Amino acid sequence: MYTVKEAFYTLQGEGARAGRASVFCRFAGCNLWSGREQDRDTSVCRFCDTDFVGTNGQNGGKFRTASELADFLASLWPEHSGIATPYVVFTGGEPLLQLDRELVDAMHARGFEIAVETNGTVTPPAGIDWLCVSPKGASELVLTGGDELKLVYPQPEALPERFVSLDFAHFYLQPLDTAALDALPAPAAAREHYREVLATDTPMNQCVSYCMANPQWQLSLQTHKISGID
Ligand SMILES: C[S@@+](CC[C@H](N)C(=O)[O-])C[C@H]1O[C@@H](n2cnc3c(N)ncnc32)[C@H](O)[C@@H]1O
Ligand SMILES: Nc1nc2[nH]cc(C(=O)O)c2c(=O)[nH]1
Ligand code: SF4
Ligand SMILES: [Mg+2]
Repeated sequence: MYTVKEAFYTLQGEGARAGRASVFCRFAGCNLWSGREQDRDTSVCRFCDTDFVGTNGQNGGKFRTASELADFLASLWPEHSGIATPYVVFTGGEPLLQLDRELVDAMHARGFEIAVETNGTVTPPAGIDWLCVSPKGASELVLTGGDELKLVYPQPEALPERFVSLDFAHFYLQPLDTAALDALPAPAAAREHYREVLATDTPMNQCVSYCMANPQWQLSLQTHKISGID
């Protein structure tokens, strides 16, 4: 059984594959935050920009089998798409709490390349084609290699230096979007948590400065927010 918050066709907004047409499958649930606002303050991951609770999003629901979910996701890819390889991005919530070998095989059998957006704390099944790891706060990474490491910046307990020697092909800094934190009512300890690292400059300016001073890192913008596509 797979619990899906939402599934939709869009463009990948972030990282090295930004701009690529993609079917997004957002699984419900995460191991670093319950998704309840009253738990933000005490969670390992406090800045999440996503509602991943329940199944009430677009095309959300419970899917009994891998082939049932794979059939549905494949149906979201446009029919006359020429030679482009179909692409699915599993995200969440934390997708590796649910993505298993059966679903990987079922998507491959339908001709899809498979990408995953993960917080890096859960071991993935074999066969993933593009692995994006985005470390969170003080959490311990079990995934120390992959295609891209995409660090939300700045985070007080997750400095870039901690990750720069890991086995990734690309290293990205993505500006911390504080909208979810800004919306919290006072006193908002979750917002207070970032006070010091946000005191000097905006996340965008801090990312730009860091990438210019440390050219191993590149800037990742959340282009779906800029375009308003989703
Ligand atoms: C919602 S998460 C879901 C996947 C997985 N749980 C993870 O954290 O990577 C998807 C992507 O959004 C990023 N993200 C979440 N909240 C953000 C924020 N407030 N600002 C910038 N990026 C954010 C995450 O770091 C991750 O790369
Ligand atoms: N367009 C778009 N691109 C994305 N890349 C990563 C996302 C995510 O929430 O995992 C995301 C998302 O939510 N929308
Ligand atoms: S780990 Fe990912 S899904 Fe979970 S709370 Fe953090 S950003 Fe959101
Ligand atoms: Mg998102």
